[in-house]
Amino acid sequence: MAFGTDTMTKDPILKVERLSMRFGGLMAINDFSFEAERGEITALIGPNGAGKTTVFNCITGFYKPTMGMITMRQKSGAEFLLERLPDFEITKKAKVARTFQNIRMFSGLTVLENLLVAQHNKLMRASGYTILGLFGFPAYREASRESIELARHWLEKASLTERADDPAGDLPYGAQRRLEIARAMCTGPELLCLDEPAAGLNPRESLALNALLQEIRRDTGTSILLIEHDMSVVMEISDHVVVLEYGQKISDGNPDFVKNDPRVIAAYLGVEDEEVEEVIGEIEEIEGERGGPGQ
Ligand SMILES: Nc1ncnc2c1ncn2[C@@H]1O[C@H](COP(=O)(O)OP(=O)(O)OP(=O)(O)O)[C@@H](O)[C@H]1O
Repeated sequence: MAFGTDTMTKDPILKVERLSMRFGGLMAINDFSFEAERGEITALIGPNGAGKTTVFNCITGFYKPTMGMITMRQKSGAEFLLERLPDFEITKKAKVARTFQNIRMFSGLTVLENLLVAQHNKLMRASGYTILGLFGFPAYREASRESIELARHWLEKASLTERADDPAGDLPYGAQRRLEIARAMCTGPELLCLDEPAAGLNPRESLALNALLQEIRRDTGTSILLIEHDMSVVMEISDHVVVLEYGQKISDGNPDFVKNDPRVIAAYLGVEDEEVEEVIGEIEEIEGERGGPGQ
């Protein structure tokens, strides 16, 4: 199978190798490999039930894969085998943060409080894990000042400053999605995993999301891995797209390559396996008439 990625000069932050995940008799992921490049936005796409969330759940420790290796390499060079770490260490040590398909946050807490709670680990460490530490340690005062600064920074980036004191549950849907991302950024991730961040957004909210993700990549260098159904988001902001179908990789390359890949078109049209060759032939014929792919 020809894939559209260049294998030269790579600095992957995440390497997924020969990943398989079985649920009883169902092989949800079957021998799946891909890499996410440091500083890039990588999208994982595929039809419903292709296995995208299962891959995310393996990366973020919700599932232990049946087979395979998931290596996260930080900027410092430190490497973590994620399939061997409990989920809280994947966040804390490996610095992988995630959001969920169904928004999860403390809806009774204010927007600002949600961002402070996200920094709980840092604050607890600075307290020395004692009540005295909360009041006495200069380190705690310093950490809490830093936490407020960081929360303020992400409130602003996510255009939520004016809603800082409102209960998170009162925010419109698009703002809740941005809050989830801001909260994940407050944990200082090197890899940010977003599960369908554009789900349920209107076109204006979708544009605001694109801008926020591009800003995160540009200003922080954080690598982003996202699952997304909204192709306008995927094609607009991704550097690299990986396509799954029935738990297997069918395409891998830049957005232009993937969008013109006949196997991807066939998968999205819901064409049966035996018809793929026929569809590929038809697409090649059309491309030939137009003078090349994507013309
Ligand atoms: N915990 C589980 N137990 C049993 N089967 C599961 C479990 N999680 C996922 N599956 C199955 O694995 C397959 C892949 O599901 P998954 O949710 O990963 O797909 P997806 O590509 O994320 O789909 P969607 O786009 O609809 O969210 C599906 O057939 C699903 O029913």
